[in-house]
Amino acid sequence: MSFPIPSTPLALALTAAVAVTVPATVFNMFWSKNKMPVDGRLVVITGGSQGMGLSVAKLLAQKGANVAIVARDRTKLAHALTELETSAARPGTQKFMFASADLTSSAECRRALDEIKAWGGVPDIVWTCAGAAVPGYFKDMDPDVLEGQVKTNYFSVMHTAHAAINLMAASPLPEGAPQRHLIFTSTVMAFYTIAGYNAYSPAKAAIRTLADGLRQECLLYGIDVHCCFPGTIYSPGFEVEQRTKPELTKILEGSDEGQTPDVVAQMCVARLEKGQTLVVTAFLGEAMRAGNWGGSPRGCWWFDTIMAWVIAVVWLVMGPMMDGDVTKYVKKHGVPVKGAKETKGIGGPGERTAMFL
Ligand SMILES: NC(=O)C1=CN([C@@H]2O[C@H](COP(=O)(O)OP(=O)(O)OC[C@H]3O[C@@H](n4cnc5c(N)ncnc54)[C@H](OP(=O)(O)O)[C@@H]3O)[C@@H](O)[C@H]2O)C=CC1
Ligand SMILES: CCCCCCCCCCCCCCCC(=O)[C@@H](N)CO
Repeated sequence: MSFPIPSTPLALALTAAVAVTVPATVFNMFWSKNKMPVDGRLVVITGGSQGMGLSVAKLLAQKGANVAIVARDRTKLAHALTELETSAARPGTQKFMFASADLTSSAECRRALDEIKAWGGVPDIVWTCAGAAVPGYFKDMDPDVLEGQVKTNYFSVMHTAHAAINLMAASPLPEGAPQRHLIFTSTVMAFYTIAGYNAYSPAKAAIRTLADGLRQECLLYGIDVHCCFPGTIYSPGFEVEQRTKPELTKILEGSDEGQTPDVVAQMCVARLEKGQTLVVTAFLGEAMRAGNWGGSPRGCWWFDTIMAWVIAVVWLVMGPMMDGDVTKYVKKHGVPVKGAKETKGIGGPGERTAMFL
């Protein structure tokens, strides 16, 4: 039996590249070190009283973390706390608390984090999940709602990050201690957004830019910065947004299958443990991220690069198709009128998945 021996410089270079990257990728898939251990560490989760935030809090409690959750409504927080206690890996030895605060205010953010510090010390991980979408046509939205969306979705993250970084940087970890982490939650619509989310998506896209910039600055303070990009999450917040969501928006998001809060939490945590920076939770997110890498750190560089090339071509078809949905809608139903009742039941997440796959 004889093996073909590569003889030209290009064939040699390609063979060497494959010989190095394939085993490295396989090794990284199965045996890489956990880059975000949480056992015995203090984790703060904003928006931890329900939906994705609560699922993340429960999952990290199962992995041995001490967890503090922050949101406004004390009744929901108190209920969530009992769920955390029953999720603990070692009940009785892990600590859980909640702080009630409106995180759109910088003073409230600082107060909540100071309360947490007094209770359990400087947090090792701060993960922002607080946020909410008010869908609707931009043209018809009240300017107060437009501003409110920026406050809820961007200011809350900006102020939490500012307070958290100041706490962490003021008490550096000893040499060799596991890294600290700052984790934001954006949405796939930071990569490509659709009609009906124009009050929400720009604020969520700003979070991605904040994560990119802070990732670099936080190299100074020993904090790893990450940003998660879930698609539709079947959460209590999603049920609320469905009530006012334009039917056109439901059609446009029909390619998204959606995930439960628990699945979103599992996907994010698994990928954060691998050390990923821009974290997606499903294939749709993978595809949408591929068109938007810019200068952000890649996960698997060769896969992400090939995906970026493929998706650049896919968009040539997909972009006009999405716009075509809008023109088809207006031909059939006319321009949506503010306050008028729309035709129901013609779209929604998952509706178009069969075609998309
Ligand atoms: N649901 C979806 O389809 C998607 C959601 N996302 C994002 O993921 C994250 C989680 O979403 P989801 O699971 O739907 O969450 P929910 O809407 O179900 O819950 C939101 C949480 O944030 C808290 N919160 C909201 N506003 C504030 C505030 N001003 N100060 C403090 N806490 C606040 C809420 O508590 P309280 O009201 O008591 O303050 C609650 O705990 C959000 O950032 C969301 O934008 C991303 C992609 C898709
Ligand atoms: C090359 C790839 C083609 C992709 C086609 C594009 C399809 C657009 C899907 C948009 C999905 C929106 C989910 C947003 C969830 C969210 O953030 C809100 N529910 C807020 O709570």
